[in-house]
Formats: sequence, C-alpha cells, structure tokens
Amino acid sequence: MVALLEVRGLNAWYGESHILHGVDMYVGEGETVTILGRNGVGKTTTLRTITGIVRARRGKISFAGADMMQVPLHKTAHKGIGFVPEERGIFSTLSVSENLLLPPVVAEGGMNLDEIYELFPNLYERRASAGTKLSGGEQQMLAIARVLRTGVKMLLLDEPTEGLAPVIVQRIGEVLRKLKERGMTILLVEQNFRFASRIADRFYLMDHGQMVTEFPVGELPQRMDTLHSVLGV
Ligand SMILES: Nc1ncnc2c1ncn2[C@@H]1O[C@H](COP(=O)(O)OP(=O)(O)OP(=O)(O)O)[C@@H](O)[C@H]1O
Repeated sequence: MVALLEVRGLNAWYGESHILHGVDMYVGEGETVTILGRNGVGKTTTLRTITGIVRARRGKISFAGADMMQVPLHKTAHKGIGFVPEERGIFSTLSVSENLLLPPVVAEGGMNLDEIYELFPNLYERRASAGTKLSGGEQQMLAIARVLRTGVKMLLLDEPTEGLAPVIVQRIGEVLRKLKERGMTILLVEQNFRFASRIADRFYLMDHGQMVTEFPVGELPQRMDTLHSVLGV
C-alpha cells in the first residue's frame, strides 16, 4: 500500500515538556487508521503536530510527497490534510450553512453542498440554525461536513464520538464508512474502542509519546489481552 502520510522519528514539545518521543507511523491511501491509548499519552499532540499547530517539533512528516515540516499551518489544508479538532470549532453566531461555506476550497474533488446535505440530512434540516442551537452530535457532524467541502485527501479526527449518545455515534460511524467508500483516508484518535473496531483497518497503540504496537483489524481477537491491560477496555 502506498503511504499517503508518513511520520518518522517525530518529537514534539509544549514549552519545556517533551511530549512526543519519536513517533513512527504511516497511513496508506484510502486507509482508516485509529490511534488508541490512555489519557495523556500524546494522541491529540500527534494530530496537532502533524497539522503544524504544534511547531516545536523535530523529525519527518511527509504527505503525498510533500515535506510537511516546511509547510506553515495555514497551508496544511492546501496540501490536503483536514483536521477536525476535539473542540470542533463551530462558529456559534453563524448558521449551519454559513459555517459550511466558511473554509476555503483548496482542491478539486471536495463535496458540494447538495452532496454534504445528502450525507448529513439533519444538517439540511438545521441549515438556518445558529451554531449555538445545535446539539453536540450536530456540531460534530458540522465539524466533519465543513472539512469535506474543501477537497482535502485526508481527515484527522480527534475523538469524534466523545460525549455523544450511542445513536449519534452509530450515525457518525456510517458517515465515516461512506467517506471511506469514496476513497477518503482517515486518521482517528478514539477512546471508544467499540466504535473504532467497526471502522478501522489498522490500529496503533500509543504510550509515553511513542507508538508501541501496530496491528490490522483482523488481529484484534489476539490483541484483546494487551488492550485490556493497557486501555482497560
Ligand atoms: N497546551 C499544552 N501545554 C502543555 N502541556 C500540554 C498541552 N496540551 C497537552 N499537554 C500535555 O501533553 C500530554 C499529552 O497530551 P495529549 O492531549 O496529546 O494526550 P492524549 O493522549 O490525546 O490524551 P487525552 O485523551 O487526555 O487528550 C499530557 O501530559 C498533557 O497534559
């Protein structure tokens, strides 16, 4: 499989705190990969460092052949990486449709509004509602939908199911499966192990700022003991 994203020896710091200690990982084109790990091991920091939000970093990040270490934050989307942060970043005073139209289209191949509303019928119903009026699930869907218009090749999602009701979690799973069918490459940080096991092709287990294990979804049954002891799942 051709690696779309390749990360080698990635180190990152928040001030004096050394958080990532040589992260090695890749995500193949069209693959869905999930990073698992306890609280505080560096999962979010990995996504924030790949996107360039964390600039105190060292190592190698290449994406579709581009050296992402040289790319400023505001150009990350132009290179094809879309980030959906845990806090979602919805503009509360803007309507759903205004939020959707805000991020610039950076490449061809993104979804148009009709396609987005077909994928998220509830956003169509709520298209005139302000961000503040949305439920947590609707906000999460809007945060994902917004990135799909831009034409990015890869989605980085930070705990998209956190705090959401099971029926909404299921809906987000269906959306991610449809995106995968369309060829989207997805890197997901997720605490909800059941959810992740239904959509991921491959897993990384992270501990102390490094990837300690990597395995395909088919090996899940043999890996359950390790996951139980490390994650308590
Ligand atoms: N802005 C920041 N400044 C300083 N330290 C931070 C900052 N953000 C996170 N950290 C610290 O970096 C470490 C890794 O945090 P990170 O958010 O990447 O962990 P995580 O694996 O995503 O866990 P969680 O699920 O709790 O977010 C933690 O010790 C955290 O306290």
